[in-house]
Amino acid sequence: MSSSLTSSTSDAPKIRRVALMGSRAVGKSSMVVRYVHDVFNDSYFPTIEETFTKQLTFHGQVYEVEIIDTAGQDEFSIFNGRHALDVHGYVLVYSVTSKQSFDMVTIIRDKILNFTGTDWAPIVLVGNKTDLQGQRQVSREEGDELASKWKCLSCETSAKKNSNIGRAFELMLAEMEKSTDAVPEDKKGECLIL
Ligand SMILES: Nc1nc2c(ncn2[C@@H]2O[C@H](COP(=O)(O)OP(=O)(O)OP(=O)(O)O)[C@@H](O)[C@H]2O)c(=O)[nH]1
Repeated sequence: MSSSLTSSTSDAPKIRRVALMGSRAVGKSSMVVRYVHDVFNDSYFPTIEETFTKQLTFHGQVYEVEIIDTAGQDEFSIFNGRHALDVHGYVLVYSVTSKQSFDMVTIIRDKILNFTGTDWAPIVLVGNKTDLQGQRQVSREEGDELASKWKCLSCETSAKKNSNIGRAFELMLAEMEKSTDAVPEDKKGECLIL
């Protein structure tokens, strides 16, 4: 965790809600469990939906971040509108070992934008499972290229090795604050950005 996340402040916490979305078994639950409880489990238990909360300090502001760990999606999943109306941003996760899961994040983003009627949303693109280097199907460059096309931030992580997990959520806060900065002062804190 970076020092910017650990310094203290007396400000009241800002609530920020984040939805973690992506194909099945890319490691969404493992990322959030690593982030909130700092543990990793090799077993796979498919998620229905679960919400985690973590308090942290970022750029001198205390945040209470609610992370919605959604069920894995496929091209036939119906986009849950509640995730568009009720969240400030999205972490779209693929596995660097699965080209199919990389293709799926584009489908999910399209569904988000279709639902919200916007051409941009606060998204952080995350390629997980970097510890499985020998099984890579998606290069770092392909991830960077997609993120730059989407004008969003991105990183690669390993929930197993606890690599870059804190950074992924830190980038999410940065992305959300960038978009709330564009919202008039009296509207800040409301979920108007989507
Ligand atoms: N090697 C490795 N395995 C991982 C990593 N992250 C998750 N896994 C494994 O991948 C499998 C799926 O992980 P989950 O966290 O359940 O994946 P999920 O995306 O939440 O899956 P759904 O609930 O189906 O959407 C589990 O066996 C995890 O142990 C990682 O960074 N490296």
